[in-house]
Amino acid sequence: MTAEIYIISGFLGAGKTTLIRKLIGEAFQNSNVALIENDFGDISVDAALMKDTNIEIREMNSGCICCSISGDFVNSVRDLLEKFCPDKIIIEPSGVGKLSDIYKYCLDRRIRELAKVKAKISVVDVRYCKKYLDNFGEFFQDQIENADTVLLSRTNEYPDKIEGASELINNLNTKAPILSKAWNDIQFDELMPSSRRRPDYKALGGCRVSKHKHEHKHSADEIFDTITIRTKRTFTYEELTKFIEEIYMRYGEKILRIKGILRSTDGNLNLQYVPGDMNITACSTTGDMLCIIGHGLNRQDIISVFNGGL
Ligand SMILES: Nc1nc2c(ncn2[C@@H]2O[C@H](COP(=O)(O)OP(=O)(O)OP(=O)(O)O)[C@@H](O)[C@H]2O)c(=O)[nH]1
Repeated sequence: MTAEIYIISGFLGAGKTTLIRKLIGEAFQNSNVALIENDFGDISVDAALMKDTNIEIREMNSGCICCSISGDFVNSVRDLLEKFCPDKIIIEPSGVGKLSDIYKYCLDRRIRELAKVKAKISVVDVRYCKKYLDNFGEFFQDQIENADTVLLSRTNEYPDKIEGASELINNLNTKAPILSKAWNDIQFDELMPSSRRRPDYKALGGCRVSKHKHEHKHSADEIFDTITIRTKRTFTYEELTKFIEEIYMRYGEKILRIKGILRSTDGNLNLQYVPGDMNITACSTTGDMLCIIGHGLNRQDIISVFNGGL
């Protein structure tokens, strides 16, 4: 049986993992699901956090699928298909991955023999659509142009941003439905490509190939910095908050994403930061990892704030 591949794309912190959890817990509840996590950095915080779902997970770190590890990616998917025989494979590319590239690798014969891309979904945070398009267009634009469906996040909190974001997205992709309603109200079928709305879709065997450039102008690691910290120290909530506040003071919105699992005296803490939002919650996964992604970051400075400032 041919396995279905679902690519869940979107910029850093847009809500990809949140959507994947929803799919695993709801629509895919009775399926044999495997997940490929590709974090941009040396560690996969997402893969560690997703272990509580008990599905088969493969991590692909140290770069993004589309830049440095494409061969590994094809081998890894093939291996997963042969050994685990999943009904569904969910791929979460790094937030700075290009959807067109990941899709292209999924068309490799070794994958195509056993699996077919069913949907390419891009999640877009309504708050930052314009900003990320202006500043990181090469990556962000590709994720929108190549999506079958665009799912907006944070629409409940920022309803006034929906119209502007939808207009920008529609300028880039006139075919993908743009979903802006609360995620709890979205039916699985709405996320799937609609052949009726895509005349070119069927003609290409169910998959729309982007006609534009596949060559890289820039690789993600030329544009984005990633800093990985491993530590077995224990922290308090206040210490982690202080760290975030301090590096925000120094780097502002040059910090695009922080995520990690760290030990505290009461258990483990899951730290999630996207510009404008910080969440520190208790979690069951034991961790000792923190990943900071941005641009124009000074690695030594950030590490010294982390070590010295706490
Ligand atoms: N309030 C709110 N928070 C959200 C929403 N979507 C995601 N989040 C939170 O934003 C943070 C990042 O969400 P993720 O789902 O991890 O985002 P991601 O796209 O997987 O992030 P990366 O893998 O780092 O690129 C988490 O703390 C989520 O709980 C939303 O619609 N509303």
